[in-house]
Amino acid sequence: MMTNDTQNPLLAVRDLRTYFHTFSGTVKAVNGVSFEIGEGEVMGLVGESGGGKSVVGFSVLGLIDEPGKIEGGEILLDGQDLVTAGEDRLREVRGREISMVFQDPMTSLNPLHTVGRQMDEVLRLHTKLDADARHQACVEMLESVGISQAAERLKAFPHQFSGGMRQRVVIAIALLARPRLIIADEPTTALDVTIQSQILKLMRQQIADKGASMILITHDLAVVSEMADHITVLYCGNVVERGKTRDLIETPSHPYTRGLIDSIPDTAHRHDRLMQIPGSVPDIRNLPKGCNFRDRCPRAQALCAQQEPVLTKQHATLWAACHYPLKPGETA
Ligand SMILES: Nc1ncnc2c1ncn2[C@@H]1O[C@H](COP(=O)(O)OP(=O)(O)OP(=O)(O)O)[C@@H](O)[C@H]1O
Repeated sequence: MMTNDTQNPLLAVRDLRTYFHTFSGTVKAVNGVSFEIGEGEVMGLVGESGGGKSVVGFSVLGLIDEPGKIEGGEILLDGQDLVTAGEDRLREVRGREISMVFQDPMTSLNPLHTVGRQMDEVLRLHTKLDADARHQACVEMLESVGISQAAERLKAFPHQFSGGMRQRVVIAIALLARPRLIIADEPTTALDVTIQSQILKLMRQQIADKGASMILITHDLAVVSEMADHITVLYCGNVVERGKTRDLIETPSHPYTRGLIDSIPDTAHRHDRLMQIPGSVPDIRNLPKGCNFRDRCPRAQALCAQQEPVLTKQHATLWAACHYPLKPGETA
């Protein structure tokens, strides 16, 4: 189902289903997820732990391993399906067209090699630049992510950088091959608050400068509300709401989105209460019939236990899967 306004999106994910076949049952981690991202857009993928955010990211990167499998759907990059692409094509896509930034910078960095060597490697693989030009490009990239004395720092090993500086290095590496899409999975969660906002600003600015798009995966709605053009909210492997950031934050239509917003400290202050969504995420191996959120939902009625809601157009740019969505002005 096409539910965004984007014409010729850079990435279109359609009805993606990624399951893990475990001894204790099939985990339908992603179960019919669709979204689109246009050139230069930032899309926030949010929701509580276990919603399927990371599995969406890994699916797009072609990095789902046993016992996981993409069971259905399409991941179209410029119209070309990555689900059916071979490993060679996927390897080419990773690094050149899509790069990734993870929560722990050491996941992406090799502790045994200097930062310069790791940056040079990317350019050797993906460009035809000679050694001098590659060195120059590495210095410039490191400077552009706010690391001074870049030529010197290229000779240092990852452990010689602080956590925040290491994440800057990872961002520099992610940008080097001039990817069209960056998938950032909780990129600042491990960093302290001041550094978090510096890194987020840096990512936003770098993405704008280089004309790249980004999927920003986070449980933190406050972070995406500052960074993203669009937001997609996942719950139990399904999209429960999506739309433009401003519409979704100011007048959400799904009670789950409302709950997430009320859990942001600042917003809660405005509402004069700090609400946590009651209850916990159900076991996705054993989901109840009907709406997955109904046991935690203040608006649930009999229908919610009988029939699964489907994504439907709501007010403004919002689409939500809810039988009793909030209208603008309603707060609970
Ligand atoms: N290798 C695996 N084997 C079995 N189940 C898995 C595997 N990887 C992920 N899952 C399951 O898939 C579901 C979605 O996980 P995912 O990590 O995508 O959630 P998330 O929204 O990113 O949460 P978090 O913020 O905790 O990372 C979870 O129930 C998780 O247990």
